[in-house]
Amino acid sequence: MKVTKFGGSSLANGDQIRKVFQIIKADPRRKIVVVSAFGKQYPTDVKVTDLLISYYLDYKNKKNIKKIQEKLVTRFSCVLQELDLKEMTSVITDKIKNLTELSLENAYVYDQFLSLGETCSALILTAFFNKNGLTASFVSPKEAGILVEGDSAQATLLPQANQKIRLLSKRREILIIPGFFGITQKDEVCTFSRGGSDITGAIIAAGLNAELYENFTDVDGIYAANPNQIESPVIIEEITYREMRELATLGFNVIHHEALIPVERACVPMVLKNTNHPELNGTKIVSRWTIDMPLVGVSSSKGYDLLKVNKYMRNRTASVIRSCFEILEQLNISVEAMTTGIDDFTILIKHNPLSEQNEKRLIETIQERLDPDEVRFTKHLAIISAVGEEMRQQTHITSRATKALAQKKIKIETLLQGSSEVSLLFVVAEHQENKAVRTLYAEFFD
Ligand SMILES: Nc1ncnc2c1ncn2[C@@H]1O[C@H](COP(=O)(O)OP(=O)(O)O)[C@@H](O)[C@H]1O
Ligand SMILES: N[C@@H](CC(=O)OP(=O)(O)O)C(=O)O
Repeated sequence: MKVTKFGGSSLANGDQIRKVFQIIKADPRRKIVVVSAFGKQYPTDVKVTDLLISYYLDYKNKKNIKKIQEKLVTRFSCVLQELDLKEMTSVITDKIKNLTELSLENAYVYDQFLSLGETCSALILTAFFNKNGLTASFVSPKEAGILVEGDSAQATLLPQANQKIRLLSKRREILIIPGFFGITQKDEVCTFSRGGSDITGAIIAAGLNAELYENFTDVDGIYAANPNQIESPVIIEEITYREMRELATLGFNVIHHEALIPVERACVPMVLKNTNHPELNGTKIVSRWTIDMPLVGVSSSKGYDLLKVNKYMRNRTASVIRSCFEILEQLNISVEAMTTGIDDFTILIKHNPLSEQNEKRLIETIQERLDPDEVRFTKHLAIISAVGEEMRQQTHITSRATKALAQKKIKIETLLQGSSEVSLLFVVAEHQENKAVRTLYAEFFD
């Protein structure tokens, strides 16, 4: 049995939903369908999830909600008309309007607003399938057993969820499940982080030990670089879960990085395919690949700061690094990566625009408690990540990459190797991010 997830781009309008129907109809092993909220129909369009966020904010701030309600109702009515399902308009309209009956005191009210996008997609798809001859049932995340914990919009799966998820295999008809959220033990709707329908698909595929987790989107596969940075990059035929996790964490937002963990643990192979060209192979995500390539992809992410602390004979004073971590913890700053030298250490931090105040306190406290020779804080940095399992064997990759960057006059602030040994991270100035990606792509793929 296959678990098949469709992203918002595959559900943006009636035509796209018809393609989804054909894809499911074409393969009887596609028994479980996980859906996102309707996505963008054209680049300047607004995703349903983003409309729901605006709706929540207007409701919370006691603004006039009529306009945003109208936008949402129109968005759904148009699709329902295209699909010849006008009889569902009142059901969906009521669901949209009833959101304003929720108490703002509830810690998960934001999640209730957001989750409606996925719930409506699944209800509409179920009605469309049944009307067109494919027997399907709507299965809510509660009924499916997606039991989660966590604060609002930060759901994580509880291990006991798998017992109930497994029972879904007994059902004979096609099951259509809204992605992006689960249910807490206190029966509250709690969403995953943005893009989290990928996580739902992975959880269900792993829980059912599916033969394949298919993730349908709007590109022919995973490219070796973000297509928004490189024009027509090559498509990766096969990639390991570990490589994909490294790339997804830093810039390849085509798959949510948290979606890779459940399928990797359960050894469920995954494939990313295009809803608009389902006949193409797409990209397979597997435990081991068979194709020899020095690198599989180059990704990047901006918005990092680097803290450099220099203290003579640091390596003889065990407490220096510990004290620095304590200060970071007190200021609620989490560490992305670090390097150490005899007299110094460097810590990479995700920049938080809301805590500029913390930066000042961080430097002052380090000066007070660590008595360093020098403390430097460099802002506006980007991480460029070059990823490939072959990196473990091929030492020349580092020298090729640094040489290529130097030739283009790109200054490497710091160079880190992920402890997974499948990634090399180059920290560069933010304004050199795209140039650095283009340079490494040209070196290894052109
Ligand atoms: N390396 C990559 N390969 C393919 N697509 C990528 C990559 N990096 C970023 N993307 C972007 O991811 C998009 C698909 O993800 P997303 O918009 O979340 O789709 P969906 O709505 O189907 O979930 C692509 O249209 C592309 O712009
Ligand atoms: N609709 C949610 C969840 C999701 O996964 O969407 P998509 O599959 O379109 O990235 C979001 O926009 O975050």
